[in-house]
Amino acid sequence: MKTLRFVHSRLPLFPRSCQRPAVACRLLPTSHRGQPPVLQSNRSLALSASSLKNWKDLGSSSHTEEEEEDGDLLEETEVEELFQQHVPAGIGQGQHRVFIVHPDVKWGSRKQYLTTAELMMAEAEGLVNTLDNWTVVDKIILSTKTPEKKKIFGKGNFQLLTGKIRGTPGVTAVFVNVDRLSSVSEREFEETWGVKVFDRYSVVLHIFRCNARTKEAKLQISLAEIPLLRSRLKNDMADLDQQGGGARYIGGSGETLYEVQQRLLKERETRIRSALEKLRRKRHLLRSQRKHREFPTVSVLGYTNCGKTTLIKALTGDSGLQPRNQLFATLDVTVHAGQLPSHMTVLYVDTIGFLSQLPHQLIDSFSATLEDIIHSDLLVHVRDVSHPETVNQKANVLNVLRNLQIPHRLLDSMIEVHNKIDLLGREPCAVLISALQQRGLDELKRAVEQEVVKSTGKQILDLRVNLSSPQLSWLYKEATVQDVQVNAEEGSAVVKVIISAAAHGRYKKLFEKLRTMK
Ligand SMILES: Nc1nc2c(ncn2[C@@H]2O[C@H](COP(=O)(O)OP(=O)(O)OP(=O)(O)O)[C@@H](O)[C@H]2O)c(=O)[nH]1
Ligand SMILES: [Mg+2]
Repeated sequence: MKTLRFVHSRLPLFPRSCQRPAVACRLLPTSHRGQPPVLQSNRSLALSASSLKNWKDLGSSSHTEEEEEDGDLLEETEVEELFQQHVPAGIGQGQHRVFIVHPDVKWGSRKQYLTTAELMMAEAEGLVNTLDNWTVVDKIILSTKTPEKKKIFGKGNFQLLTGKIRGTPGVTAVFVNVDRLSSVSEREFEETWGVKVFDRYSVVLHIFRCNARTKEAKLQISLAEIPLLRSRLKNDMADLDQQGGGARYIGGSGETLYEVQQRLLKERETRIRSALEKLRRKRHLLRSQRKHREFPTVSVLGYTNCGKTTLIKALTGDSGLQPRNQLFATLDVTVHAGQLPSHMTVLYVDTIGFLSQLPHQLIDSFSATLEDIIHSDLLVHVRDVSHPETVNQKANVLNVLRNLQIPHRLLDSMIEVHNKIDLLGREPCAVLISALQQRGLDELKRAVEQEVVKSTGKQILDLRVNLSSPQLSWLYKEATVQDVQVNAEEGSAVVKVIISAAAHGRYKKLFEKLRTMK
């Protein structure tokens, strides 16, 4: 499984290939330009307010500072403008009938050792099905030895794939399940297959876009979309070049159309970054006030859909929380007050879920959100232990945490929670021991015994035996006698035995009059 690399968002976000100067392009898609901005309810404020409300409920002091601060810092309309302008073309429009291709790398550095192609395909299907009006029409796992090449597959497999896609009626898009396609590959595929082509990055971003409610999430998504816009710009430029219109200068400005578009994108990026920086400052303020009020903060994190929101709802009774069976249902960091058994109040922080194989740009864009994790007093790592990929998901989460440079004290004290045990049909068993120091071994032996008894279909019974009969010696021979409590006056004993169902049947037949005591 590929490690998610976390880079601080101030570092360069884009791969070098996207930064090469080029010549010209048509204007960027502006499907929403000119429309009045959609004013959605400001859940960012509402959420801050919900946490503030909790503080108020707890008798804390006024919260006007945050509200004023927020109002001064960033207008809703400014965020909406950034969010609604320049949506990457193609993906956001209506419904899609998707053909999924998973390139299965057989060996080399890109081979996935921790997972299987089938499970990766299942996750890709999950991503598509998360989206309203998107359906999977067909899917294929195809092996490749050359994932780095423009066409990803060898000649034979590429032809086979093209035949399949063209032969499937109604396909409107192909989802190539790699983290990021180069703009050259994207262009090649779109030309060959005649439909839109998406990679994991663009699909996940689209899910984010559909779920975003708060200013911060919208800005982070707008920032993460910039590499997509740059790729599209490159492809559009290549189209224009073919028509011979590439390198023309715009009316004496000394800039080609492409350079103008590049500059506009750069300016847009700067605006988004500075808006995010304002929100980051506000977040910092909220954090310091939390500290000031001395409510410990517990960040609840884990793979997407593992049940973080459900858990916080259960711990706090906050009916405002809405868990959904959807990947990336939570995109906004929210804070919810809960009480511990000693009546101590803690603030649970609901966080955005993790996913394997996300390009680092996406994580970068959400770095401000993830900063909350670093500043908490305790981490709770929720795992969906009913998921077939639960072990890989854990490895993935731990990788991200490592790269986030979380303080050791937080990683050491992190509580791992196994969720969805109701779907397992059994209780999960975890025993803490030190084999070297011989700690916890009695508990381990008890757990082993309990499970062995269960798995071999044996029972632990208390049987009353008559000491003048051969019952006791029979039990010593046919079962495991654990304990014998003798009643000398009655000439009897209560014998604790581990006995198989068959042996118990024979015992009852032989010594009919015996009473079984449990
Ligand atoms: N059977 C079962 N389902 C659960 C449990 N906990 C959560 N779920 C379900 O799992 C789905 C995802 O739950 P959420 O709480 O939204 O998960 P999340 O980790 O917050 O997900 P994201 O915000 O999308 O990353 C929902 O359909 C929940 O009802 C559980 O203990 N058992
Ligand atoms: Mg959630």
